[in-house]
Amino acid sequence: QSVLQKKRQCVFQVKPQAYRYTTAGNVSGSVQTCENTHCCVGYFVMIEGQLSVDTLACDVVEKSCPDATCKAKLRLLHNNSSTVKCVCNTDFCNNNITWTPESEQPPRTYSYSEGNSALVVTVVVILFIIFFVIVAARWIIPFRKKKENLQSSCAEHGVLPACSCYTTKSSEIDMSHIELQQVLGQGHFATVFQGRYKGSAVAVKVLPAGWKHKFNTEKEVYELPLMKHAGIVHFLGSGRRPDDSSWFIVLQFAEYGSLHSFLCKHTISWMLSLKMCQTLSQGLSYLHSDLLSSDAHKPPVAHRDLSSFNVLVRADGTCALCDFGCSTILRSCSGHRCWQSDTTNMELGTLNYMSPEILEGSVNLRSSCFLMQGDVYALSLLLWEIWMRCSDLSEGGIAPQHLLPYEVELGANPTLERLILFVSHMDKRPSIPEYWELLPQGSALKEILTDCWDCDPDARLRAQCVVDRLGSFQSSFSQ
Ligand SMILES: Nc1ncnc2c1ncn2[C@@H]1O[C@H](COP(=O)(O)OP(=O)(O)OP(=O)(O)O)[C@@H](O)[C@H]1O
Repeated sequence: QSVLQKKRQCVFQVKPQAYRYTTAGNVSGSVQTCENTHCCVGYFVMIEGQLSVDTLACDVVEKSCPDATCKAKLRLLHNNSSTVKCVCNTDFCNNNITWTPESEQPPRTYSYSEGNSALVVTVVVILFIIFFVIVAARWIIPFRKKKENLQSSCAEHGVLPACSCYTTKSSEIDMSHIELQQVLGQGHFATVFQGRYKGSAVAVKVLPAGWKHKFNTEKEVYELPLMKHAGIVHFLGSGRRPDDSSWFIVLQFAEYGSLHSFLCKHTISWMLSLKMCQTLSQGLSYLHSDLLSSDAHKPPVAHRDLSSFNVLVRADGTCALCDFGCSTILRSCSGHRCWQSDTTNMELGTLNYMSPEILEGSVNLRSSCFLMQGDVYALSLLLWEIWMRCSDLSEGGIAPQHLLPYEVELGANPTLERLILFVSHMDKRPSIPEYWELLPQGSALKEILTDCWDCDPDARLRAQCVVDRLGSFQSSFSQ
């Protein structure tokens, strides 16, 4: 019993902003005595093949940590760097990690003092790069300005030269060319009608005259160059109704409507669930991507309101993202506009899908990384929703009725306070069926979910990494 009562001690080394870990136990120098857990955790970053310490601490809440030593796993992050994480259950075990970079290589052991020297080297390299950029900005950009007018307008806004100012031409549609039929959906801001345009079925999203900024935000995202992608609903054009001055956006019609209404009505097979999850993740990965072709630039976009109401399902079972009214265009040519005009959007988004750090308001919502990591958290809840309606993943082949994430635990409309307590302070997530342990794909599905809804935003997968993992399921677990 005395062993059980003894509190775990872990090596403590965190960055100032990693406030979450400072609250995990009493700190004395480089030792932390854990309050709520018997697990030590270590995060390391991989820079040019070398591991460097990011965080060493007690874990924030009690989780599973069956290993006595810190056996690390590699995860890819948003900025194409990688992080290595390990958890373990003996005193100071996060001091030394065991990590096998590639399966054929013998395990290597790093001590955190080794990591410190790598950190010093990294800091020196970064300082050198900053120095070089300052010199370049002073001497090279003014010289280029005289020669290239187009690029100079980007440089004036402090945007990297890779940014292009080209946008696609606005596609104005005359309302008299559209035949409106029945109402498809009613969101917080808009009424969406089914209609006909040029002989095809379309969806027409109508926003009242007063919602011009919402209309503009959404239209700007749809009109970005290179935005045509199967994972994003196809935009046909927009306009203003002459009679009541309301704004409208014309979109490809998605036969099954929102993912939410689809999952309420249908259970699905494993292969269909995989198709839906893959197309959904591909759409998000594309939205987050920064693409540059010879004459066009698509900057990354954070959706910021991903939910099963804002994903559409087509007749062939593919998913497409819609509703970009809360989105943020990151690093565009007119980048200052994207960041500053956006404060009205800060409080929006469907509560159930908000990541712990966004619920708590503890992150800078102007940081592109945090916004995309918030999207990945919401993606994990969507994958969970889809898999919960998959009969092949349900005991006895009978999937439970469709519920929103946290609906079982907190009811249909949880308050912000209850969500913060449950998701952030208690670090709880939607429950994963025990039955999955008996399925060949069960542990891989669980791993994707836990890697995307990690309480540490930096530890979450990139959307492209989710696409890659799901792609590998196609061959490994096809039925
Ligand atoms: N292209 C489409 N095809 C079929 N149904 C659609 C389409 N676009 C929207 N809908 C339906 O209309 C609903 C509302 O659309 P949307 O989310 O764009 O409106 P909103 O007012 O911005 O909603 P929110 O309350 O999420 O902000 C969707 O959940 C869906 O049911």
